[in-house]
Amino acid sequence: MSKQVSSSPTPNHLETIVTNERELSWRVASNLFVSFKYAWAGISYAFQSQRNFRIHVGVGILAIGLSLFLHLQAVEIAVIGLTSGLVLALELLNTALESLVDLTVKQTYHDLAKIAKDCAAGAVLVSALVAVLVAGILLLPPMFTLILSALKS
Ligand SMILES: Nc1ncnc2c1ncn2[C@@H]1O[C@H](COP(=O)(O)OP(=O)(O)OP(=O)(O)O)[C@@H](O)[C@H]1O
Repeated sequence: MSKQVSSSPTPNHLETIVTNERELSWRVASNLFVSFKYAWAGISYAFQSQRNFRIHVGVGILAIGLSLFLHLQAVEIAVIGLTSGLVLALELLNTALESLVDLTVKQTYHDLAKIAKDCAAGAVLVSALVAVLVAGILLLPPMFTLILSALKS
């Protein structure tokens, strides 16, 4: 069975795509403020519709709150913030990809749709496990010290 292969775009063709690409968009943000508004709408949608996103937000706030309470060094708080932020960003991308897959295949089963969704979910899981590991390494020792000193006094 022969595969259909599309030819490589010529420089002229590329130029046409670059020039006209945005014409395919239903709407283009007119300025930075409007861009932020749409970005916030995406975050708000993910928060309302994705239970995992709400859990990650809660755990992230808890981890940063604990690191402030335990007086961790600035760089340690930054690392916890970065790993928590990465989980949230990947969860947003996972939500975007889920929507795109659903838009493309609707309610039909497709092996490639499964691969796309499973890999996106896997990316979130990997980042969440790393975030938990990092938070554990940085938060548990000072927490134990605090608990031990409270028990002694
Ligand atoms: N159209 C499809 N074709 C094949 N498999 C699908 C399709 N839609 C969903 N699946 C399978 O069902 C699983 C769950 O789908 P869903 O849309 O809830 O994604 P999800 O990543 O688990 O969602 P969430 O991140 O919200 O938990 C996917 O990981 C995939 O294995």
